[in-house]
This record gives sequence, C-alpha cells and structure tokens, in this order.
Amino acid sequence: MPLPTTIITITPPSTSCPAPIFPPNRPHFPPRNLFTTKTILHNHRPTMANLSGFGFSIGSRLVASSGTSGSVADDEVRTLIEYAAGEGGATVGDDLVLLFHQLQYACKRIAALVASPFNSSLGKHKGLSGGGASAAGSGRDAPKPLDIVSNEIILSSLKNSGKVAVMASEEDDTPIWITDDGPFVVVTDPLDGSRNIDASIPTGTIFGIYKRLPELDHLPKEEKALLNSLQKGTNLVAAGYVLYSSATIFCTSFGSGTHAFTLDHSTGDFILTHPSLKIPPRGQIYSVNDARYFDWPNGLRQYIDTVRQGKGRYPKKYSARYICSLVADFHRTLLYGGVTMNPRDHLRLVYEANPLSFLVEQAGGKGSDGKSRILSIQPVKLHQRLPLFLGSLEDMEELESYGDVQQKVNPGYEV
Ligand SMILES: O=P(O)(O)OC[C@H]1O[C@](O)(COP(=O)(O)O)[C@@H](O)[C@@H]1O
Repeated sequence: MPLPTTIITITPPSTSCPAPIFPPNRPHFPPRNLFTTKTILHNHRPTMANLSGFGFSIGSRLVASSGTSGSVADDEVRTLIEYAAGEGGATVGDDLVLLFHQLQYACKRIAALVASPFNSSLGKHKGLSGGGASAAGSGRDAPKPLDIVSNEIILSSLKNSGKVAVMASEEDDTPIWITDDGPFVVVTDPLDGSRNIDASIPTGTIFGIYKRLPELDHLPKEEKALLNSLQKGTNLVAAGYVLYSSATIFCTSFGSGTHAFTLDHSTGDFILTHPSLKIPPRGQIYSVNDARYFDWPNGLRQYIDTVRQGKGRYPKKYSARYICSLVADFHRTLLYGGVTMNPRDHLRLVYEANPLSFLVEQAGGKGSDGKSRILSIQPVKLHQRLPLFLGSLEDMEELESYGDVQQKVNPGYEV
C-alpha cells in the first residue's frame, strides 16, 4: 500500500524570539531606583499554580526538613528575594536585598548566555576568540569572550543597584569605583571554569560582599577602591555562587547558614530548595587534578594514597571526582561531603577562596590553604593566588594532619 503523502507545515511559535544580543540591549532593566523591597516582593510572588504544570514537586528539601510529605503548599515556596527580605528567616536590610535583586538578574542573564547557541559567534564578533590580554592574567588565564561579557553584565547590574561603591573582578586589572555613597564592596569571578564552556561543562559565578569602609572615604578613588577590596574574608557580610549546570543554583549566605535556591524557568524566580545546607562531617570523595601527582609534595601524595586505599581515619575507599570547574566541584562537595582542592598557587584569594570558604564554614565545613584558615588571611594583592582546600570538617582535619600538602611546583600546565 502506498504511504500517504502528507505535507506537514510547522508553524513557528507566535512568540518569536528577537535575535540574541549579549548583553541584551535593554536600558536599565530592572530599572534603577524603581524598586523598593516591597515592590520587588509584591511583583515577584511565584505561586504553585504556575509551577504545577510541570508535573514535578519543588521544594523536596523543604518538605524533608519539615518532616511532612506530599506536595508543597503555595505558602511554603520562598524565593531568594523573599528569603533575603526576611520572610524566610534572614533579615539582611533593604540595601542588600536590592543588591541581590540585581545580582540574581545578572546571573539569569549569564545563565542564558552560557546556554546560548550563539556563543561561538559572540567571540568572532568581538574579535576575541583567543582571549584578550590582561595584566590580571596571561596565557591560559587570558579572559575568554564569555568572561568579558559576564563581567559587563555584573558590572551593569551592580551600577543599577545604586548600592555598590566598588567592584573588584577577576577580569579587571584594578577595581572599578562605582559610586561614593554605595554601602557595599563586591568582589567577583564573573564566570569561573569558562575554559570548559565549549564542552558545555558546568560553570559558575562567585561573589563576595563587604561593607564599604567609611574610614577610607577621604582617600583618592584608586586607593580606596583597592583597600576596600583587600578586606579579610572575616569581614564578608554575604557571599555566594551561581552554578550554571543542568539546574541553575544560587547558593548564598548572609552569615547565618548557607542556603541554595534553584532557578524555576517557568517564573524566573530562584526558589529555596536547600535551606540551611550542612556539609556532611565526613565524605568519601576527594576532588583534585591528580595528573599533577608527581608535582605534589609527599604529604599530599600520602594523604591521597591513604584515603583511596581505605586506610585513613574513615575505613572506606574514597572515590575521585574532578570536573575542573571550581563552582561545580565545590557544589558537589557541599552536598556530598569530602574535600575539593587545588593544591598549587592557582585560585584567587579575593574572588574565589574567600567567598567559598565563607559558604563552607557557614555550612559547617572548613576552608584552608593547607595550613591556615582562608578567611583569616590578609590579602596583600588583588589577584593573589594560593593553594585552596575546602570540605568536610573531619576530612579537612585529616588532610591537614599530613602537614606538607601545598604544591610548590607550578610549571604552567598546558591544559
Ligand atoms: O588546572 P587545574 O589546576 O586543575 O585548575 C582548575 C581550576 O581552574 C579553574 O578553571 C579556574 O582557573 P582559570 O581562572 O584559569 O579559569 C577552576 O574552575 C578549576 O577548578
């Protein structure tokens, strides 16, 4: 029997997509100064109605933690902004809420950017496919186009918040002074792990927030920008990361616990899914680039040899996991426990080590350079690098007991 010849016409969705431009060419959205905490909360209330169509139950961690089961009632859904504004327990002040409102907006734009089919053409248009040269980084550290665009997105959001005096970014040689009366200082790695982007491996934004130091107000802009940015991690008032992966996760702490929010693409809200995250006191995973084994000091080799044979303080054989994307490796460690590390002088104290140490401490874990607590180290240079070890309390104590864990040989690896 002859097959019927049916002509199928595919009608494109009526909501046609404008050609993507990164960053989108929209003047000040969300508009500057139009928002108060109240208007933000009023205009951005997600309901279960607009979530339920997806046939999944959100907030399972909320359900588990409250000891109930079944679907989550509408009033149990908390957005990042509601949480920050006090409805979920944190009271951080209106200025910080407004700043977070802009930060989450910036990160949603970056999430769209990293998932865009137009990434490669972005590089070509800008003539930056090999990465631009910068004093802050050279060789394999040279910024890639997506780093640069993400940096611009964050800077523009921080400016729009009206709440930030200075931004120091891993992508900029020097901090940028934004406004004299901004109460906050923001340090950021706008897009960590971007060398993996062509393979669609997870990436992340890392940020830390300090108060502007009023005692420096009289200094010239360059000087006060630098000194405000070189604050110790113990001064952090908030920190966070945003993981761009199969889910977009905004994990943050205002100094009272670490909480993670998952982006609900149907509403555009970050929904509280992991309140009061606690890193397990002991994990069974170590995370390190172990191709560097022969450049490691004896202490680190012995530690890894011991735990992978199940001969450590915890008598089970450890597993290895290494994505080579700091935010992703850190996020997994926070959830499953164990230790994630980069033992050579590679990661940056100001933009990476301090914010992530703040988060891991708030979750009950530890952040160290192998000898000292990260948050207690006084930064002396903006782009200062150091060995970084983050993880479960017991794993970290065991690792540090080997003494000699910092990799001194750092030959500049090709990949
Ligand atoms: O090459 P190594 O030592 O494994 O370093 C990998 C680490 O470097 C990073 O890619 C950051 O380095 P860049 O700033 O050079 O991108 C992290 O995401 C990752 O954890």
